[in-house]
Amino acid sequence: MKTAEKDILSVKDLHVQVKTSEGFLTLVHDITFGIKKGRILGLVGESGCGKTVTSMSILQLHNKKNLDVSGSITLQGRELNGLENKEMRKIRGKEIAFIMQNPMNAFTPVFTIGHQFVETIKSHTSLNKKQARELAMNVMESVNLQDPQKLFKNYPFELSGGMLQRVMIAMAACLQPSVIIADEPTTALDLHSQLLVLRLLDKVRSEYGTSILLISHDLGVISEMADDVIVMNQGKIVESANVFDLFDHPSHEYTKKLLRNRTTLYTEKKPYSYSF
Ligand SMILES: Nc1ncnc2c1ncn2[C@@H]1O[C@H](COP(=O)(O)OP(=O)(O)OP(=O)(O)O)[C@@H](O)[C@H]1O
Repeated sequence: MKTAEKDILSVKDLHVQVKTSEGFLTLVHDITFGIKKGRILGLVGESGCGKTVTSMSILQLHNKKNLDVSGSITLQGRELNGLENKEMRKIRGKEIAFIMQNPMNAFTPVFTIGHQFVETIKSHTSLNKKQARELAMNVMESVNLQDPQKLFKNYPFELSGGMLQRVMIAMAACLQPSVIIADEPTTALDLHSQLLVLRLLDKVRSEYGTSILLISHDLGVISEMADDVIVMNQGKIVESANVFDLFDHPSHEYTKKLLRNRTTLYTEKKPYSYSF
């Protein structure tokens, strides 16, 4: 008998509250979802619905002074909620990578891309400098980043936002994380760079079997990339479905409204397709 495949990342009954002078205010509640190996789960919803609060809670990067996170967040069966900072630091980057909206924030301006690749790899593995450099080159080649030798010598300010985002994803891929959380990874980019970044994320997923939580307010990105989708509104999941069902037969009124209001995805002739 075939056993059901387990979720790599599982979130159960996630509840996040902020302390205010008048008591606790709930930011997200009853969030439950799972991602299987090599799948992309799209998390979609309008600004302020709780997407970033959810991802920061998974990464345990929420402000612990004023936010209370309850519920269970497991990565390959290991509970992350409440784990000590020291332990979480080992997991972030190595086992869960985080790709943010503005890649410039992820780089130190005074060091070359090569230096930052090598240091990131060395800090999470026992590889020496030469081996780390070799790994970085191999990964950059395998994900089709052109001219890695030249990229290695560049400083972050010498690269476009789109190229930096692709370098960031390649750097994350070097450590073969089981999960990548990509929070609006293409929002700040022009259309051409968006396509290259999305193609790269897809390549990393297929090459390494990485599971991806893709957070976006852009339904075009979600429809092209995700296998499954959860829709959030006012801190709650209102709909959760396979991507085809969600787009063809949305069941919740809020999802229908989002689909009706999407503006950026359609050319005059036909829906925009990213065609990988
Ligand atoms: N540390 C905090 N203290 C108080 N309120 C917060 C805190 N962090 C987030 N919020 C509130 O929680 C709600 C959800 O915010 P969140 O940043 O998760 O939304 P989002 O869906 O990611 O929006 P966007 O797409 O604009 O980034 C918002 O109303 C926000 O103001």
